[in-house]
Amino acid sequence: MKPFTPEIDWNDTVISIRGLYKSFGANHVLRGVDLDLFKGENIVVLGRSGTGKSVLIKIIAGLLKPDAGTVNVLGQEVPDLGTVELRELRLKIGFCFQNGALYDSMTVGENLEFPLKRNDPKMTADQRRRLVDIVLEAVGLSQTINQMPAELSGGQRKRIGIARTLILRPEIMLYDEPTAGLDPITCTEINTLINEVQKRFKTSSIIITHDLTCARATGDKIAVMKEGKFIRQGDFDTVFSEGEGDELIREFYDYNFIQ
Ligand SMILES: Nc1ncnc2c1ncn2[C@@H]1O[C@H](COP(=O)(O)OP(=O)(O)OP(=O)(O)O)[C@@H](O)[C@H]1O
Repeated sequence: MKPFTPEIDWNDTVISIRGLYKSFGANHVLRGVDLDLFKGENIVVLGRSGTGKSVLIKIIAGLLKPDAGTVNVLGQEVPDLGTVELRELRLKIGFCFQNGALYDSMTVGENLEFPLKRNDPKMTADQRRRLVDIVLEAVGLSQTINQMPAELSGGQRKRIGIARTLILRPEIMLYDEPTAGLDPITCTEINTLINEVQKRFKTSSIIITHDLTCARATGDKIAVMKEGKFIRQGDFDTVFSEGEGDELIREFYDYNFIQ
């Protein structure tokens, strides 16, 4: 299990969700979600395909409106925000997509500079280069600055994807299946990197995964979603301890290892 993370501020919630409901017609996807993400904390969200994890993330980012409930992110009630406020809020949220979302026609360095050019056109080339150097060093890939994404391994692409998200210094990181499709050693490296990012950049994170090894290594808290709500939240051992494992948790555990 992940060791206790002293950096977590248990008095400061960066995301606080209460009584969240979302349906699409007769498809009742979220049915009473409650969640607190504390400053500096990593929460892992586990759940079968189609349980509503992506819908939850989209509501947090203001891309979907909930039917009922409150969604407070960094002190703001997301469903009430206008377009400009939402844009500002999204700059504080870093999305790490499964494929790294790199542009194949740009070098690693250009990929990393891209969000800086878009968000701060006044930044000088020197300033951009300094920030590129910092995030590349943070993910351990300084030597790849002039390489093309096609020349990178899957694990390296993930790292560069994380670096590209970090370069805007988000307060919240959202990782979508960070270890999907990677070999076990590379998975371990990515898990370590997620924890390093948490400490070094003082980020709070939501990590969506089906990978229980990733969940155990990176999650200060595990939240298991089933049928539109969290059926259990706690540290890994508490959630999966045999004695306390109820039928729903065992089902999920089996699902993970049988898939
Ligand atoms: N914009 C939408 N319109 C209609 N239905 C939607 C929409 N977005 C999601 N859904 C439905 O909501 C349900 C939950 O989808 P979601 O993508 O959140 O699942 P998930 O838990 O992220 O799954 P996976 O692990 O496969 O990514 C699915 O039944 C999906 O079809």
